[in-house]
Amino acid sequence: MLNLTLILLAAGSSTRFELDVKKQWLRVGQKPLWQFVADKCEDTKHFEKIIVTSSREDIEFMKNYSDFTFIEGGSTRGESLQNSLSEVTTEYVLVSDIARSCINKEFLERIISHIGNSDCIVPYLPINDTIVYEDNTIDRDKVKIIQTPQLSLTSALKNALELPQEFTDESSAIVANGGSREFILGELNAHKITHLQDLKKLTCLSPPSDDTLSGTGFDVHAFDNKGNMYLGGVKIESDYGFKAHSDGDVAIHALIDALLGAAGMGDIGMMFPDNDDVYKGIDSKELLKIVITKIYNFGFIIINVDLTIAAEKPKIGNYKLAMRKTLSSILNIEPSRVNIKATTTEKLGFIGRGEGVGVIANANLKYFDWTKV
Ligand SMILES: Nc1ccn([C@@H]2O[C@H](COP(=O)(O)OP(=O)(O)OP(=O)(O)O)[C@@H](O)[C@H]2O)c(=O)n1
Ligand SMILES: C[C@](O)(CO)[C@H](O)COP(=O)(O)O
Repeated sequence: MLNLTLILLAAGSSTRFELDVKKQWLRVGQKPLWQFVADKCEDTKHFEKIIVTSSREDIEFMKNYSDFTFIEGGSTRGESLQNSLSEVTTEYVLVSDIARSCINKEFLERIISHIGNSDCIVPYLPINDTIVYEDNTIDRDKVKIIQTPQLSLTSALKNALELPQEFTDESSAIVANGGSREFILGELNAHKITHLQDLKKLTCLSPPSDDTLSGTGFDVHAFDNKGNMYLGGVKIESDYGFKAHSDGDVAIHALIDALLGAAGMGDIGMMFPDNDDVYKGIDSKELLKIVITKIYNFGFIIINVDLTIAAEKPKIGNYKLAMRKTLSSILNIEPSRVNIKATTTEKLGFIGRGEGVGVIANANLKYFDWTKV
């Protein structure tokens, strides 16, 4: 093992990718893209430590997948790098964009073989097309396309990042700070996924697994003798509501747990703690919207959901269609894929005594199939 740390930058927001899914969460087989890259790098056994830089929204979910060191990124690539560098104690550091997803062992080893030659080892591709800069054709032999991974002397990179400017790669910062850089030939494999079409240029990525992921959710709320009643996102005609920290929409709460269960994302209490004042009296549809954004961002699609509302009262029949429509528009699926069932408990138990309502929900998800876009 070398005196070397790997930083994989994965805290970006994928704005230019223009899909609901963030590119780092596309699945390669079962694995999210970021884990696919990190595992490949770990297999080389060259790194004392592997740091994955992730955004505040993603970091807890990433920790469910593996025990790499996860560091919260910042609002720019440079800030994300700086946050991670503070955890680096090795003499050298290799930094790569997670979006350069097809880097392989041979490429890493070729870069590493130059260790110590310069403050920064930088892969590049030459340009084979005519280059025009503001109406002037310029000498393309003087232009380079810069790639990652870049191998830096840690102290040189840390010092360079103290400069007040923002740099788009490590080598530019080091050179601006008076350091040295060695260019080595890059690889087409190291092409960066920026736009959707970039996926077509990469041949190392196998399609996502076709598995269906299923989750269940269960919730109960007791009646309150005051307040409004909401169920399945719909206001129910009633002169009482539910006891709850939020608006008490027990059907949405069960649905959220089913969705989080299918996605492997924990449960509603972890995401929206019931001692947090932010969620006091909140419309549960707003909580569902937050969950749905995460579900799509993290690379899932929703196949269908099915809810069973166990209630002696109120009677649900007249509200089923409105619930289907309301929930399907938040879930962004067809109303036919949102099923609402109601049952009594034959006067048995707390539901039968009319003390409250219980809901069981089921949700089925699949991975977003990026090969079909
Ligand atoms: N605040 C940021 C911004 C970017 N990156 C990472 O830097 C790499 C290069 O960035 P880019 O390809 O631009 O990714 P995004 O920032 O996600 O894309 P976009 O600019 O389209 O939003 C990516 O691996 C990205 O995850 C990061 O760690 N922290
Ligand atoms: C670091 C980099 O990949 C080198 O080409 C590039 O500068 C990243 O730019 P982005 O705009 O953050 O994708």
